[in-house]
Amino acid sequence: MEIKVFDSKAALYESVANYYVERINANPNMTLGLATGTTPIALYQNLIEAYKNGKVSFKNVKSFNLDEYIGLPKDHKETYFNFMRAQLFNHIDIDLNNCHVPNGDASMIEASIKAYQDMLDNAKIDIQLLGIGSNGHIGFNEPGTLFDSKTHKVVLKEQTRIDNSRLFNSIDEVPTHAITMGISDIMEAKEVIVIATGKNKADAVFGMIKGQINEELPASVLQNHAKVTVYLDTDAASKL
Ligand SMILES: N[C@@H]1[C@@H](O)[C@H](O)[C@@H](COP(=O)(O)O)O[C@@H]1O
Repeated sequence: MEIKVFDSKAALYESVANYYVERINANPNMTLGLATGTTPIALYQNLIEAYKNGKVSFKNVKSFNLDEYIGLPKDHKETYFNFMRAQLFNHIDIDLNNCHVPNGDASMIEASIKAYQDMLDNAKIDIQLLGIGSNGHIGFNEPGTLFDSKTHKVVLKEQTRIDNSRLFNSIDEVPTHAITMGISDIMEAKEVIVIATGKNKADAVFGMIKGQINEELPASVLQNHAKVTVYLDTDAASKL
């Protein structure tokens, strides 16, 4: 794992965005694994800016998102489908037909899981972006998820629902279930980029980098991946 610690979030996001621009320019047909949550928003803003300034095009880029809530109304702003459009896809020249987010329609979860896994099995993710949950989850792979897991349905941990409730009107509105790429799907990406900022991520970051590799801290599996770069601010790095 390569660890990069930044004094300011601005410097962190500029560095990671520059890296994406460089890599996409070198391989304009690349497949990105994308993430949601608050953490990637500033990266997406930097990428939109780079696109607007003519520094990068996403015309031939394909993308796969990690996960989706189950059962939110289709027009809810917190579905990851809508989040990705609002935060990135609507502002760049990516072809929406090439942008994949798992379908969280509660009436057809088994079919969605199979459809998503089939697509992943036929793709090769060049760079997988990850945030990290305060309990060490990646995607929605909560503590206890098997390292050999594929796309599956999960019951969200109470801590995850509490963490994510800030984006909803109340915790009751936060879905109890989600669909997520599995840990083995994430590990199949050629390269992984993790971003973590803030003190509330410091324990999870420590476990990911220095803890025992253990299914109780899903992100620790990344120690087994050949190419991982972790971008941290000083708060997230404070326990290392
Ligand atoms: N499913 C997402 C994860 O992919 C994300 O990494 C995590 C952290 O979110 P945030 O970046 O808002 O702290 O939240 C959610 O649970």
